[in-house]
Amino acid sequence: MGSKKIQMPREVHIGSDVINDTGSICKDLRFSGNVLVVTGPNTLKIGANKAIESLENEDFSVEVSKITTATSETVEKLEEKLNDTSLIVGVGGGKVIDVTKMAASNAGIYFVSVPTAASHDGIASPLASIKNNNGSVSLKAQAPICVIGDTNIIRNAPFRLLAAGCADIISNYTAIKDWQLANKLQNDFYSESAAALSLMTAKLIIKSSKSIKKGLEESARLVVKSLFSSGMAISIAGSSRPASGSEHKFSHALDKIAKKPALHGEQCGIGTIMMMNLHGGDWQFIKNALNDMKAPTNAYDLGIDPDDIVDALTSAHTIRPERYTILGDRGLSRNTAKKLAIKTGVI
Ligand SMILES: NC(=O)C1=CN([C@@H]2O[C@H](COP(=O)(O)OP(=O)(O)OC[C@H]3O[C@@H](n4cnc5c(N)ncnc54)[C@H](OP(=O)(O)O)[C@@H]3O)[C@@H](O)[C@H]2O)C=CC1
Ligand SMILES: O=C(CO)COP(=O)(O)O
Ligand SMILES: [Zn+2]
Repeated sequence: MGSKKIQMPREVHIGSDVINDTGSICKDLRFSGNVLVVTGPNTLKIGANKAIESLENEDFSVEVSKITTATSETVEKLEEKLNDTSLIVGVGGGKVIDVTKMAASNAGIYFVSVPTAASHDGIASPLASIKNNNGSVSLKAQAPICVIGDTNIIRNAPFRLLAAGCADIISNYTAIKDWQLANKLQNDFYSESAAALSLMTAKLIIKSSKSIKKGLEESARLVVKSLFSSGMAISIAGSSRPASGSEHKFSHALDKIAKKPALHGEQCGIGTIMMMNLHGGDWQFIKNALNDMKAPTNAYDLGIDPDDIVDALTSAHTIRPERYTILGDRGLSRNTAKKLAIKTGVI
């Protein structure tokens, strides 16, 4: 049997106002010199400015880059900005963290992940989701050297982002079913430990759903820890399979089709309801859990045209065709897709 590499962050700092320690944390990790801070238009004001101040207080020379998309072009542009850079710090949502992760990995530089919202489980994983003409690809990158999760920023983020993070974790239920199917039918690699961790995380978040509330530090902390543990399942597998199956293909298809896509986790949650039905599982349980977390459960909550939902269902199998799921190689017919969306109350 060949050897296997599992990448995990070296340090994880979770706490209120911990972003103000970014400079000293990076110094303690033995970094110095030029740092590139990658952020978004909103997250610059909400988080990055604090990280920049803290880095400058510790004598780092800081350059800032604002991004709005997670495409291969954005990654290339970031790489062009690297100039004797010793470290990249990504402060923001999933897009910011993915492009930071990818650019750092391509350039062979360490990066620090500073999530400003608990909206996705890529905060600590070594995989990056990058958009291209065919939709989205999951690329091998590197895990962050350090994660700094400021629970004060995260608890004050719009609640919708936190609920989306919970929904991204709930999607592990169908991702695991798809992975088991691919293992059974296609002999795809399957890791029992990664699958167990992924499922346990989804079960725990559902068990805690009633205690996840707007503005609470404990809620922010709980969801960040769960996203972290889902990310660890991805690390163990060396692929996003334990957290991304047919429901994620549906979300990636919707990103291509919808005029104004909703949040990643929100779309994945709704995909999970429908894919659980296809698997013959308890889709009502998934729907109730999403409801309890105040995550959307239908097209109207998402603000997405019902026709786009049906289109995304029929084209989802074309996203990452090498990743076998319940959608099979031919996908769903329009008629079946529409019936599925109606039956589960999504449209
Ligand atoms: N690599 C992996 O394993 C994974 C990757 N992903 C990827 O992550 C992305 C989804 O991440 P997500 O965070 O949902 O989406 P975005 O990164 O698009 O962030 C959504 C919005 O939230 C804003 N925001 C972030 N934090 C705050 C805050 N504290 N207060 C106010 N607004 C805030 C962002 O601002 P701003 O405009 O400043 O960016 C942005 O406008 C997708 O591209 C998905 O594919 C998802 C799961 C796993
Ligand atoms: O979103 C993910 C897990 O939640 C993983 O991303 P991909 O669907 O791009 O592999
Ligand atoms: Zn996801």
